[in-house]
Amino acid sequence: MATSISYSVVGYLPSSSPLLVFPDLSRASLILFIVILFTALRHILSSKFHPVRLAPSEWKAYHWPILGSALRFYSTRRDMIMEGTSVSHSGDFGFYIGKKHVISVSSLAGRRTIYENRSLNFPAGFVELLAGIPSIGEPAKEQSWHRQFNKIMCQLTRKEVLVRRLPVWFQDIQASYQEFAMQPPMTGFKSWRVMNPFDSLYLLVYKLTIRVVGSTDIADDPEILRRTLGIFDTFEKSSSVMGFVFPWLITGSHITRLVYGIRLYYLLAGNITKRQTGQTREDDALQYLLDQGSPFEEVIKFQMCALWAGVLTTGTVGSWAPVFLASHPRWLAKCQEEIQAVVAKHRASSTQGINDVLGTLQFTNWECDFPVMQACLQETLRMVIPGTVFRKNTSGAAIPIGSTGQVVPNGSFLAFLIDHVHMDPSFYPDPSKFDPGRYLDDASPHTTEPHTFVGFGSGCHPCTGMKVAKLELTMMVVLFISSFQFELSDRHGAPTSKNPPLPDRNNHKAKRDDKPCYLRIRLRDQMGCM
Ligand code: HEM
Repeated sequence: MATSISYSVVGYLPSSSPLLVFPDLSRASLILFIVILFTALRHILSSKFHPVRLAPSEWKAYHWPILGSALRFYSTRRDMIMEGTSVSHSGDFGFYIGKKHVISVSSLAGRRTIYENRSLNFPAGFVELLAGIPSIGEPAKEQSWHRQFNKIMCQLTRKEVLVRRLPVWFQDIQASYQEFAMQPPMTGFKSWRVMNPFDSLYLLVYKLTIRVVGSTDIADDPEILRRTLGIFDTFEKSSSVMGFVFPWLITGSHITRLVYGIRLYYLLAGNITKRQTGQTREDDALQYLLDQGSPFEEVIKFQMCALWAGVLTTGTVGSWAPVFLASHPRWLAKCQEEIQAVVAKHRASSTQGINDVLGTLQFTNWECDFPVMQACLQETLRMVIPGTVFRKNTSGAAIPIGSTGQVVPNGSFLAFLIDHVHMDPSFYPDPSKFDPGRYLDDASPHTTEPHTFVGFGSGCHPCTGMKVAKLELTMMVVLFISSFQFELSDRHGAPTSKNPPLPDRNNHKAKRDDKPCYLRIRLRDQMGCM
């Protein structure tokens, strides 16, 4: 029976068919031959036109079995990307992190794709490659939470809400500065006090941010404020390469993250329950979420995400800005001139001190009247925030990288190192120099191409906390200058001209500096000139 069927198949073949040379071929071997032929053809065709083949070519210099390039990617990421970029002919190249296929882009087409293509998934890229925590669910679920999160952020950062926050921020800043001024004087430098901006100013920025996205109870309680910030710090510092590559692997840092994540969860949860069961109402983000009827889990998730998004970056810029100004007297003098001009314009009576006048400024004054200060903050940001932007293609189809003929295959990640623009001398001549003048000149080279300043994101994912960050930083640094004379010093108050080392550009994101850095400060005469 088997033989008759096999001969009936052979009967359909042309007489020149090679199969006829072997008339004793069984049905099984004939089928096997056809299957092999079909598979080989399919393989040749599919690999030739497979999206991975159309992706930028793979760079394997640091590739290890199973790990891919993870070791280098999570240790000296900037150096690795710069090296890969320099050897790739288009500036774009692919590599693997474990099983994840990543494409690093540096070309203008790549930059436009990562910042402008709405089909790329923002949260998936961030969660799987930057945060190193397992994805919370399917891409659609993640994206829907992301949309919801940004909707709440937009409500909380509306102009009329921020107008209500201004006086409270002003009081917070003044109270902190009074505390700085009350530190014991330094032996040998009796008129000076010493402070570490990476500690004191960082904590202040955290408090101001909590006022916008968290709860008044935490902002008003110095003990909980410090505790929650400490938990963030520990959480941030406990990530490991293995945790990124094998999210399911239980490592020591995983456990630390888990423990600290749980501690933060319970602290926030306790705070929410207190508000829900108590009689008090506050004008804050927590009250807004509860009044909206947001479920308990969503309130916690929002607060944790918002703090993560905002605290590290704003704290880092806020701590570094006075340090840069202390070591760049020309720019400090320009900021002082600007403040004096604003104060002169708004002074209602000769008995008003500088800070009294600043206390009367409106939202738009803080937003628009300090361009020099904002240029200094923008330059600080460019110089102290390193990192890489990620997106994942979860669209179900390959996404073209402009008109290069290359694509981001479905399931692959796109990575953009911000140093490709922020440290590129053709956009920022002498990029290691602190030069806020770049932003005050309309013809500056970085204005010639899109997405060359990406410090607050760009294109379809701008930072939703940008308005908050700019406002709180402007207010904080303006008041620092108007309240104190300040200089770089050692911890005993002796002046120094030694600048603290800049953050390592291989860092994955903003990082609170552990290295001590000191400023000596002295209260200014509020009625005199700065
Ligand atoms: C100096 C301070 C800040 C800097 C430098 C900064 C920087 C950035 C950058 C670069 C992005 C885009 C990331 C990307 O393209 O992958 C971003 C997004 C975001 N930032 Fe900020 N940020 C700051 C402050 C804040 C604050 C204070 C908040 C909240 C209170 C915040 C909330 C967010 C959120 C929610 C997103 C996501 C936007 C989206 O989903 O499209 N940021 N930020």
